[in-house]
Amino acid sequence: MTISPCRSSVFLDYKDLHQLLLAVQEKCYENHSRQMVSISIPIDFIDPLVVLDKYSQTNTLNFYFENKSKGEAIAAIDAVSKLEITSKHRFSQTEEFIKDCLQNVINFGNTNQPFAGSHFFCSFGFFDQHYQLDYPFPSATIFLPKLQVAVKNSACCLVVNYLIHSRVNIHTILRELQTKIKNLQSLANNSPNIEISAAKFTKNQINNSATFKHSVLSALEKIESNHLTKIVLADALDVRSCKSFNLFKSLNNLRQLHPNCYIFSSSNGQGKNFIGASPERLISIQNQQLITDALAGSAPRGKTPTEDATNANNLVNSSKEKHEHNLVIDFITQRLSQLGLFPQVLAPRLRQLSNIQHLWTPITAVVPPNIHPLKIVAQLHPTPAVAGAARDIACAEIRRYESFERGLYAAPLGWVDAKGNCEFIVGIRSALIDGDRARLYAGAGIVAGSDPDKEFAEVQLKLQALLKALV
Ligand SMILES: C=C(O[C@H]1C=CC=C(C(=O)O)[C@@H]1O)C(=O)O
Repeated sequence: MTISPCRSSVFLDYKDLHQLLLAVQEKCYENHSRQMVSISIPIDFIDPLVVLDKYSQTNTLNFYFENKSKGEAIAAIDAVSKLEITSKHRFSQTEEFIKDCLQNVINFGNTNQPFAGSHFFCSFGFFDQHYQLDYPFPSATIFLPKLQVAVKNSACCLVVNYLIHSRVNIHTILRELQTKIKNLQSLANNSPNIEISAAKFTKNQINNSATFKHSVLSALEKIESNHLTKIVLADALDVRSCKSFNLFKSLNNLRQLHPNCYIFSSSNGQGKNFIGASPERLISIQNQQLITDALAGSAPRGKTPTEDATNANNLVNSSKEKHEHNLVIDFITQRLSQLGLFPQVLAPRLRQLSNIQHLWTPITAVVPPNIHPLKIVAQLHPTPAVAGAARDIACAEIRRYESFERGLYAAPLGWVDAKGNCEFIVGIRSALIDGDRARLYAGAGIVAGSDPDKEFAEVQLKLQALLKALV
C-alpha cells in the first residue's frame, strides 16, 4: 500500500503503525478477541471548537471543554466505546468501566505530549436518578471518543481510537486516518461557522419571582429551626427562539463573554446538548496534584471601578457570605480527609467574572495512585456550593422546592485519562438546548441572613449572562 505524505506525516510513522495494527489483528484472530488501539499524533494548531462544529453529528456523542486560563480546549467526537447509566452507583460503575477499557488499550505515538492517550469523557446527573422520566440524558454518560482534538497553549494533539478485531481492514483504517489528518489540517485557519444575526425569542421563567422568594423564606424558616444550615435553590428559564439555537455560536459567545469560566458542551447523541460557562472546578488532577475550589458567596460586579471595589469589599467582609463560603471549605476538607488525603487550604481570594464575583478558596492535596479520580468525584459531589448542609437534608428539600428536574445542572462534567489526570467542573450556569428551545439554570445559596430579593436578583443576574450568550 502506498501512502502519500501529508503535512503531518513527519509526526506519524505509518510503517510502524501498519505493523503494529497487523500484529494486533493477528492476536485478535488467535484469541478471538478485540483490542483498542489509541493513536496520538501531534498536529498543527486547530481550534477544537471548529472540530466540534465540523465533525459533530446529532446522532453521536460529542463533548467540548475549554479552560482558557490554562490555554486548554478539547473536542471529543463520537464514541468507540460508551456506557450510559441510569441507576445508582454511577460513579463506581464509571470507574469500573474506565478501568476495564484501559486494560484493553494499546497506545501508539508519544503519550507524553499533553492530552495524548485515551481520555474518557463523562457527564453526570445531579441526583443519581432523575425524577423526570423523559429527561433526555441518563444519570451518567461515559465514552471513549473515536476522535479527539485537544490544544494546550499552541500545541495540538490528535487522538484516534480504533477497535481492532479480525474483521476490520487495516489498510482501510490507515487510509481513513490519513484522510482524517489531511481534512483536519485543512481546518487550521478556520473559525466556527457563526451567523451574526440575532434571533427573536420568548422567555418563560419556571417560577415567578414570588414563588422563588417564597421558597427562600420557607428555607430560611427551616434554617432558623436548625433543620439545615444551607440550601442552594435554583431556578430555570425557558427560552424559545424563532430558529434553532446554533451550538457553536453559543459556545463561541460563552468563551468570549466568560473568559474566566470553563466552557462546556455535552451531547446525548439524540440532538440535545447541555452547555454552559461555569466558574467552579470540582477537581483537577495533574501528576497526582489535586486542586479543588470552594466557591460560594457572591456579589455583582460594579459598573465603575469604585462600585466594583465596594462590592468586593462588602463581599469579603460579610459574615453571612463568609459563613456560606466556609461551609463549603469545611465540607471539602472533611470529605478529602475521609479518603485519607491531606487537604491544604490555600489563602482565600476573589473570583471575578464578567458579571459577578465570588469568594474563592482553592484547596490542594496529593492523590496516591490507588485513589481513582472518580472516587474523589463521588466523595465530593454535591458540595454545599450546589446542594447545602447537611447534604442529604438539603438534597431532599431541593427536590421539594424545585419544580423542575435538575438533570445535569450543578453536576460533575469532565474527563479522565489513563494516568489518573482529570478535570471535572460543576455544571452550573448551564442550559439544555433542544432545537429552538433552551432551558437555562442557575441557583443561589441560602443561609441565615439571606435576603429573598437579593437571592432572586443573583439568580437573574446569572441567567441573563447565560441568555446573552445563547441568543
Ligand atoms: C449554584 C450556583 O452557584 C454557586 C456557586 C458559586 C456561588 C454561589 C452563591 O453565592 O450562591 C453558589 O453557591 C449557580 O450559579 O447556579
